Amino acid sequence: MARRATRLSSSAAPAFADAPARETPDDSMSLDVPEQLLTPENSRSETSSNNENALTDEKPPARRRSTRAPRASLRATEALESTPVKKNHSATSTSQAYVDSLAKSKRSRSGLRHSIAVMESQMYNGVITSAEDTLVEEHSMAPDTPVSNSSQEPSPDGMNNSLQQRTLRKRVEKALGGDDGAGKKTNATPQRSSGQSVRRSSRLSFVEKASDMLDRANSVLGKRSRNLGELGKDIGRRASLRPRNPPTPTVESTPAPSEPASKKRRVSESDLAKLQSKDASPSEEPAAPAVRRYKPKMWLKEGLYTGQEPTKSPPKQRRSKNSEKTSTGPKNRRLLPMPMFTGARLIQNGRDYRLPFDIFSPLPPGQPKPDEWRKTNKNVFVGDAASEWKANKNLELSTCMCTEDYGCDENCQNRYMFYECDNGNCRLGPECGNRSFNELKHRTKAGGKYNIGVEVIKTSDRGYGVRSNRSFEPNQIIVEYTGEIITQFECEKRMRTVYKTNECYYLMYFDQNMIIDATRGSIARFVNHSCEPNCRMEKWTVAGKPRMALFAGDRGIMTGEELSYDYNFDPYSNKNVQQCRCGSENCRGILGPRPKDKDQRAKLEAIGETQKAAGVKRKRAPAKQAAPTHQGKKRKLLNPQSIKASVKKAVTKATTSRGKAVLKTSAASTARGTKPAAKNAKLPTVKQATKKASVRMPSRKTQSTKAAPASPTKTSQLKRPSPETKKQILAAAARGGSSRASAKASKAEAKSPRKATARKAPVKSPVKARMPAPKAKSATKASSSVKGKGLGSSLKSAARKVVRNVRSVKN
Ligand SMILES: C[S@@+](CC[C@H](N)C(=O)[O-])C[C@H]1O[C@@H](n2cnc3c(N)ncnc32)[C@H](O)[C@@H]1O
Repeated sequence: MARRATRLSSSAAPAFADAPARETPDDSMSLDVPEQLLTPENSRSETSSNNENALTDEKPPARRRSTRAPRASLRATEALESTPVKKNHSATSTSQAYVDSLAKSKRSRSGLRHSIAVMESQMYNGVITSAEDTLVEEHSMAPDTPVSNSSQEPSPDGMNNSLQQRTLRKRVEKALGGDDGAGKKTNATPQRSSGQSVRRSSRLSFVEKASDMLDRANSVLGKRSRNLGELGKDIGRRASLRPRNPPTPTVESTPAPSEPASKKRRVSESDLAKLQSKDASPSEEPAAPAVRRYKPKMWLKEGLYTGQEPTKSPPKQRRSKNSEKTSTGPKNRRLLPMPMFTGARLIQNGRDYRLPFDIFSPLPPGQPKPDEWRKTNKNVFVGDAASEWKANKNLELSTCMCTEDYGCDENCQNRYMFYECDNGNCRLGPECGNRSFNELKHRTKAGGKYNIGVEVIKTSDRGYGVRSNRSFEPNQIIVEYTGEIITQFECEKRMRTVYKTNECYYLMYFDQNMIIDATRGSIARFVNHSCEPNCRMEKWTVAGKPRMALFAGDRGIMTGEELSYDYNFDPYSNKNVQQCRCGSENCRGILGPRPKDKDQRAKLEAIGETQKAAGVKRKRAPAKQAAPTHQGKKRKLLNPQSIKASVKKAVTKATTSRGKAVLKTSAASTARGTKPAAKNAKLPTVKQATKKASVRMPSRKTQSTKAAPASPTKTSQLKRPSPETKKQILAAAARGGSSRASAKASKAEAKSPRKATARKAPVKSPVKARMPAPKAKSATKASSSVKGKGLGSSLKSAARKVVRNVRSVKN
C-alpha cells in the first residue's frame, strides 16, 4: 500500500495544483525542484551507477541544467503533439503548476529562469508520467529491471519528489529503451535517445570485451602460450590469438540484414567467441601439423629366429604389389638382417660348390703371360715335311653307316678309328656326334673367353700351365695341339742348335715319323703332366689329315680346373728322370711310366728321393722374372757320348715300346731320342705302337698303351686300333665294298666294347691283327663270312671272349 501511495503521489503530481496543497506548496518541494531538472541525457552517468550514486548526485551543477532545458522542452512539445488526449490534462496541470510556480517565484529567490525550467520539467514529467503509467501497465518487463525495482521500493517518509521523479524517469527510460518493440509502439522520440544512452552506459565497449576475451583465450591456451605472449616470442601464434581487425568496426560494418542500419547489433559473448574463433582459425591452421600423430609402437613378438620354422625356400619379402608406389621413403628391408659375421665366416671358410656344365664363369684376369710364346693355331709344315708328307700320305677312306637314331655315337665306325665324320664320310648332318674338330673350329672362330675356354696360368712349381675358363662335358674337345710339323732330321737339327740350352721342349710325335714342334704353337703346349689327368691327348684324322687335340676326360672339366694329361714319355735314361709334381694320390713320382723292373723302379724312386732330399727343383722362373724365357735355363744336358749311349738303349727299347705319343722335351730327353726304326737314328724320335700290333678292344679313349697306371681314366687301357690293324680293316672294307662290314665285324667282336670298358673289363686279344673279314654284317655273320683264318677268325674268337666276359661280369 505504501508503494501504491508513493506512485499515486508522484503520478498525480499535476493534480496537486488543484488541491490546497498546491496553493501552499511545501518548501521542501520547492527546494527539490532543481533536482528534478535531471534530463535523460544527464542521467547517463547515473543510470550506469546504482541508486546510491544517484543519491549522491542529487545536486548537479546549475550550468548543466540550463543547457538541457530547451531540449527537454522540445521533447515535451513533441510528446504533447503526439498525445492529444492527454494534452488538455497535462496542459491544465502544467498551467496550474505554472501559476503556482509564479506565486512561488515571487516568494522564492530563484529566478525566472528556474521557474521556466521547472515548468517545462513538470510538463515533461506529466507526459512521461502518464505515458509511464501506461507503459507500466503494458510492459510487464519494466518492473523486473533493477531500476524499476529500485524505484518501486517503498520510499521513506523523508524521500523528496526529485528522487521519485528521477526514479520514474529511469523506469521510463528503461521501458522505452530496453525494449525495441515497446519503443516502436510508443513511437516517441525520447525512446530512441534513451535507448542509445542505455546501451552505451549499461555495457562495456566492444573493444574492451574483445580484450577481455583475448585474456581469457590466453588463459585457456595455457601457460606456454602465456609465456610466449609475455616473452614476445612466437609472434605468429600470438598474432593469431589477437583479433586482427578491431571487432567493433567489423560488427558495425556487417550488420544483420534484418536489423535496421541505424541500430547497433548487440554483441553477446557467444558472438565474441565466434568472432575470435574466426580470427584465430586461419592462423591456427598452419600450426595444426605441429601436433604429430605417432604410430603405435610395434614390439617384436619373437626374437631372432626364435619360433621360426626352418625352411629351405628363399626368404620372401611380403610386400604388396602397390607398396612400391605408396611408399615414399627408401626401400627398407622387411626381413631381419643376417646374423653378424655370417658373411665373414663364409668368406674365410669358403664353401665347396660345383657349377653345372653350361654355366660360364669367367675367371678374373691378371695371369702372367709368357712373352716368348709364338702362337699359331694351325699346323705348319716346315722344311721337307710337306713333301715327305704328301709322298707318304695314305688315302684312308671310311664311311660310317650310322643312322640319325644313333647319331654317330660310340659305335660309329669312324669314331672307332679316330676318323672325324664330315660330309664325305658320313651321311648325317648336324645330328652327327663325331665332328669335334668342326665344333672347335666354329668355337675358335666365334672367339671370346667362353668359346676359347682355356687360359695360361702360372703354377707354383711346374712353370706355366693351362686352366679352363669354362666347363667342358666329358670327352668334349678342348683345344688343338698345333705347331710346326717337322721331320725327324729337322728335329735333331733343332735340338742340337736352337734348343741346345732349353729346359723345356714342346715336341710331340705326330704321324709318319713327323714331329709337331709347338715351340711355336697353340696354348696346348703349356698343359702339364699328371699321373691322374683330367684330359687326354688324342690324334685324329680329319679330312685325311692327322690332327692332335686335347679332350676332356670321362668326368668332364669344371671351371678353373688346371688341365693335364699323361705325357707317358720314356726318359730312356735314369739320369733324365724328372720328379713329378702333379700331386695326385697315385702319382708315379716321375714324369714317365712306372718301370716294370723292380730294380729299376727302386733306382728311380731312390733318385726321386734323393732329388727331394737335396731340394733339387727345376728353377724355372726366378722371382724377378715374371715371364721366363726357356732359353738359357740351366737343365741337365748330356754330352754327345751320353746321347749315343742313350740312343742305343732307346733302340733296344723301341722295339718293345708302343704308342709314344709325347716326346719329352727336356734336354735330357733329347738324348733319349730313339733311333728311327728304319735307319740309324741319332736324334730323338717318337716311337709308335707298331711293333706288337695286336687287336685290342676298340676304344676311342685310348691314347697310349704303355702309360696305363691305376687312375680314374682306366678306361684308357683299351687301345685304339694300331695303324696296321687300321690298314687291315680298311683293306677289308675296300674289298668288301663297304666299310660297314668291318664296323659290324668290330661290333661282333666286342659287342659294344664301351660296355666292357665301362665295366673295366678290358679284353686283350692275344691274336695278332690280321686282315679283317669282309662283309661281316653281324657278329655271327661276320665270323661266318670270313674267308680264311685271318683277322676274321681272330675277331670271332675275340667276340666270343667278350661275350664270355660280359656274361661273367653280369653274373
Ligand atoms: C710341355 S712342358 C709344359 C709346360 C711347362 N710347364 C712350361 O712352363 O712351359 C713340359 C715340362 O713341364 C714340366 N712339367 C710338366 N708337368 C710336370 C709335373 N707334373 N711335374 C713336374 N714338372 C712338370 C716339366 O719340366 C716338363 O718338361
